[in-house]
Order: sequence, then C-alpha cells, then structure tokens
Amino acid sequence: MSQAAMKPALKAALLVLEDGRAFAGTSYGATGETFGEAVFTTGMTGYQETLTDPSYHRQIVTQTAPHIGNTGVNDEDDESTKIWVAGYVVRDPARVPSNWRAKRTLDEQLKTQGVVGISGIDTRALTRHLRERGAMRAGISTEILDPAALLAKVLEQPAMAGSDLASEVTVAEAYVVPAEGEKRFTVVALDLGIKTMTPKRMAERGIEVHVLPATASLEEVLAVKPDGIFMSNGPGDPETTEHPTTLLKALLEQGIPYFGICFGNQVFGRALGLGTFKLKYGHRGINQPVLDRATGKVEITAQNHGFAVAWPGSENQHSAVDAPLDATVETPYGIAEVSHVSLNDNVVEGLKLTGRDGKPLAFSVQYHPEAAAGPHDSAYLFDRFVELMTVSTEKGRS
Ligand SMILES: NC(=O)CC[C@H](N)C(=O)O
Repeated sequence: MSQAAMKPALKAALLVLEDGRAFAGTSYGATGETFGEAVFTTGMTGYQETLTDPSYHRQIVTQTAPHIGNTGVNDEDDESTKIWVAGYVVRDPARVPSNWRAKRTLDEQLKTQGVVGISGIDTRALTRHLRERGAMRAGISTEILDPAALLAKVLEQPAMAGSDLASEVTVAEAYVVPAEGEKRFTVVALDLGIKTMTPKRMAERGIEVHVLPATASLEEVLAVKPDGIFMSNGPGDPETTEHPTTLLKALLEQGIPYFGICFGNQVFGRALGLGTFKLKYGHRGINQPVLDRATGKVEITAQNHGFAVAWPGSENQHSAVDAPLDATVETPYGIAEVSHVSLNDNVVEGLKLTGRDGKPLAFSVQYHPEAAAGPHDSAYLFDRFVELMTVSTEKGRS
C-alpha cells in the first residue's frame, strides 16, 4: 500500500442527523456526500464483513469500537462483491494496518469503492443519541459543511420504514454453490441480500445450494426439485416482501422444509400471518445473547436487524417485548411457536413450525448463524436444517 494512503486524510467532513444533531469530523474514505439511516454496531471485530453485508444497504453505519481498520482489508473476508453501507462513521481509523492477510488499507478500499465516511467524531455520543432517540435518517458530506444546509437534504431522503431494497441487492442470475464432499441435499436459497458464508455453511454439510434471484417464481423454484428452501438476510422493511412471502406460503403448503435467516425470519413470520415492526434502534453486533427456549441454552449471536416479528398478544401490537411468548399460533400450515428470544429486550429471535402431520416443517432465526463475523454458537442450526430435510425425505420415501 502506498505511503500516501497511509497519511491521515485532513479534509473536513460533517455528519447531520434528521433531528438536527451534527458532528464535525474528518473525511474518511471517499469525499462527496451520502445519505442513509444512521445505525450503530457494537462488533469489536469483523468490520470487513460488516461493510460488505448487503443488509446494510442504505444505512450509515457507526462502529462503537473506537479503532477501526487495524487489520486492513484482505481478499478473503468479503461477504459479497462490494461494500454496501451508504456511509461509514468511525472514531479513530488505523493509519498503519497490521495483519499478514492485509492487502490494502480500509481507507483505500472505501475510496476505491466510492464510500463516503467520517472519522474523528465522538461515536460514543452518537451511539447514545441513536439509542435514546432511535435510528434515523442522516447525511455525511465533505462538500456541505453547514449543518442547516445538510439537514435540509437529509429531510428529503426516504425513511427506512416502507423501503423495498432486496430487489436492489439480489443477484441478477441464478448460480450454484456445489456441495463439499458427497452431495446429500439440494436447496434453493432465495437471495434477498445473501452473505457469501451462508451457502458455504450449507455446502460444508453436503448441500448443493441453488441461489436464485429474489424475484424467482414458484415454477423456477420447483424446477430445481429442492429438498429444502432457504431465505436469506437482506436490507429494507419486511412489510415490502410481498413476493417472497407469497412464494413461501406456496412452498409451505407443499410441505417443503424451510430455514430462514434474519430477513428470512421476518418473511417466515409474515407467511405465518404475523406482523413485523420497526425496532427503536435495532440489534447490531456480535455479542447479542439469545435464549433457545427448548433447551434453555444461551447463545451469543451475531445480529443485524432493525425490524422484528410481532408476536400476538402484545399490549402494543407493534412490539414483541411484552407478548406472551409461550402461546402458540395456529396457521394454515401447522402450529407456530417462538423458538428463540433476545435476552436483552425479549424480541422474537426465532420461530418454528410444526406441520399438520405433527412433524417439524420449518424454522428460522432473526440472528446470523453463519457467523461472519461472529461467534459460532449457533452453527447447530445448519445441522438442524440437514436433520429436517433428512426426516422429510425419509417421510417422502416411506
Ligand atoms: N440482516 C437482515 O436480514 C435485516 C433484515 C431487515 N432488513 C431488518 O433490518 O430487520
């Protein structure tokens, strides 16, 4: 990496939130201006995976970890083909990265990909503000340094609620991730913003994964003759997922096993007739405690969600926090239950469905068992998907 790239950027930059709070700092990454929803993530590691996670499309991401860029950027850890965050906010960028895999600095990578960032601001104050007031629209600029002028532009931006974004990040053409070793199952993974590690975790277990665009039709899905269906994480408001929800309903009706992650959990909830709602500031980080209600075990999980599934019975219909999670819900496809719950705020973190024949049919989690980045506590969920398909194909044969 060049000496010039290692020098700290000295150009001024400004961050303005939609409620008028402004932070003056220094340009980091590309210059220019950008807008999105301001959110924070508490991961101490894994910034490369965070930046390239398509779920962050149209979000300005603040890292609460004060030193970012310490290990540079390598050629292995990207979770998609590019950086998706709309903007990046860090306290103290590393000037000299140090890691045997590093190929370039994070600053260089942000510049190459045209991602506007800001550094040198009090990210702790920003995070406390977002936690207090909620995630909100924001803008970063190196051109407009007058807070009122930048605020006027922020207020013209669309809100995250109601935004249909999966169509902007999904793959154009279907592709196949081959099974590693002996092929045991074929799965269709609907790409709503899938991360690279997700099909890999399935392939490691003998699953051949056919990744299909978010717009794939029922006929296209069935043409693959899948043993199971998977729906991925992704950006935007789950209320906009009309097509994937209708598709999933038809597949559940046919009794095809299902596994969903994050957006895939919200689509599953909607297919079961449940609602979704926007959390005040969301869950983002790699140290989020979740209770598996069946085993009583606690998992430390990677999360990145701003919306959640609303469980019936909540006093406030737009929340899961006070809902009676022991209650089951009857659906056209069988009985639905809450399988996992957040130990921080009682939000629904997982759902399971027992089919009309009394056998497990489908499940999903709101967090990220692919763990890129994050702890591997939840890897068992991929094994559970394999078990589900094993039972289902035996069922079919008997
Ligand atoms: N990572 C995800 O799949 C996020 C899902 C959804 N966009 C949310 O913010 O809740």
